[in-house]
Amino acid sequence: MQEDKIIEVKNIKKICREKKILDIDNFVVLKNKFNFIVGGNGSGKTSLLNILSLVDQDYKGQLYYKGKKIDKTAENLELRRKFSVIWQDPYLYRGDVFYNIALPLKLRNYKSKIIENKVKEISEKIEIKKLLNQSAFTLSGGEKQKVSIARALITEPEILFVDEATTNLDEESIQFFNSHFADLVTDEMTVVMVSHDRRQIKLLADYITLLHKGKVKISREINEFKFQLFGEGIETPIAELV
Ligand SMILES: Nc1ncnc2c1ncn2[C@@H]1O[C@H](COP(=O)(O)OP(=O)(O)OP(=O)(O)O)[C@@H](O)[C@H]1O
Repeated sequence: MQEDKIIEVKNIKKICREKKILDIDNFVVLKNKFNFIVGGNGSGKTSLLNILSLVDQDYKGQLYYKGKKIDKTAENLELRRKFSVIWQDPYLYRGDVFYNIALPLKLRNYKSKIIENKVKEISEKIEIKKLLNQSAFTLSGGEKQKVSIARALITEPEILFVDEATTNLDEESIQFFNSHFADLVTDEMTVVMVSHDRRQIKLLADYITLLHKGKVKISREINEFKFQLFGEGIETPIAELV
């Protein structure tokens, strides 16, 4: 399994205001899999995701991408462009929905015709085509999250990071996400997802890492987890922490 890892972290320590919020000896992200990071509130999930996605480069320890050590002092723009992040609270820019979805391709200097076709294609898949000319600031929470998902996917990222994307959504939007998300992700993509939603984990997860107080408690494939997570033994410590 180890040769399938796309990201590996070693001896990561993250300290904020004298409080150690991450202390991880080893953690891997498996290539072309749905990697879930689970754990209770404050266990360090978002902090770890920020490090993996290069949003946070201020930590002790080493991060490897395809076996190559990442230089924390560098901008790493080329690598960042292979990554996309979907946040819990979607951040949209002033302008219409088309502009918001197209932006990453404009920054990569794609030709307008290609941008137009790609925006059309992704907005059809995510069912937001009728919103393309609407101002992003007038959208509902669910619509905003759909736009941010479209914007994250339009670049066909090598790794897609998702931080509790459905936490603030209503039941209908959560169901849309859960039933469509796997189809939106291509076989070439690797997904790293922070989630509290057991349905999502059951539906999507290939590999799960459980964090507890900033440390990795367990890392396993979903099949080895299933009984504790979803079976009768729901009172087990693992189930309590998800
Ligand atoms: N900049 C910071 N300064 C001080 N403490 C911080 C900072 N960022 C995070 N923390 C603390 O680090 C711990 C881990 O936070 P993090 O957001 O990574 O947890 P989480 O598992 O994502 O939590 P949740 O499920 O509630 O979103 C928390 O106790 C949090 O208060």
